[in-house]
Amino acid sequence: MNKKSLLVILVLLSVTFFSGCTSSADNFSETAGNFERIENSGSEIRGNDSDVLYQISTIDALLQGVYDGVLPVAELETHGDFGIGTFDGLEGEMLALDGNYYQIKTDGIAYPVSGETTTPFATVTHFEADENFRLDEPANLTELEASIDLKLPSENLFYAVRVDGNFSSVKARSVPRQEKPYPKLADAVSSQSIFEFKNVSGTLVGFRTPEYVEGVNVPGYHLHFITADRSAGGHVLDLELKDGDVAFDITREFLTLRREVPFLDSHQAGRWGMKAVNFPTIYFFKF
Ligand SMILES: CC(=O)[C@@H](C)O
Repeated sequence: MNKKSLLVILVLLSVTFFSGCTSSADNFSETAGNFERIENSGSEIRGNDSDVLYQISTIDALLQGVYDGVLPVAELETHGDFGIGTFDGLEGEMLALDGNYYQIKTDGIAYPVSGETTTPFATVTHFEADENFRLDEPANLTELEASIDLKLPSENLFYAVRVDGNFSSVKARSVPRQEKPYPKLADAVSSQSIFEFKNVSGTLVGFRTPEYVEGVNVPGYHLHFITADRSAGGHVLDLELKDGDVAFDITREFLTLRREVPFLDSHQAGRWGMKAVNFPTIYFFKF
């Protein structure tokens, strides 16, 4: 075979090889399905805004005692009519339902929240039920969560969960405002107030987040409660459901809003070696 025909064959082989690579690369983007890594989500949100779970800060920051409010409720409520969290200084439990935001303080009373009140940690969304179902059998908290799990399409998604029901009992808590230097959450709850609601109707509001977000949010269920007359409630510790209506909203996009979260004051920052940090706008992949 002469050199010229060998060169022609090599060129043909290389063209075939590289075109094969290109098509496989194209295939990858196609086969990746909905996996779409967003380099920089910025402020615009792709897709349906109501399917986004917005979060301020992280649960680990809260556990470490990062309680200074960084976002006013007036801005937070533009991102959701449903959700949970807390307020500046860890003062009380936040519950947002049907567009109304409440602060449940250590007296157990659900107070309306003014827009300039700030939050150090909150998770909200515009709730649109993707599935509704009825529970007519009594269930404790573990059994209720297991019943909901059975209905979920995947353990890897984020869900907003709402349960309107009648309860034999609900055990809930609220934590008082903390003073600087802030204690860790595990220590702060030693001053919590616990409420025992008996034979009460009301609504559970919260989220189920995947195991893999441990540190960012609470893996599994995190629920708050408010009575049907919207007068009282708290962070759910335990419950006995008589019967109720469950709804969950699959939030296919998860976004932590960029905020400089001042990690404590210089004294505590020095003690724990933490500095003011920017939480990135983490835009998890779309499902
Ligand atoms: C954010 C929460 O639910 C804690 C403070 O009870």
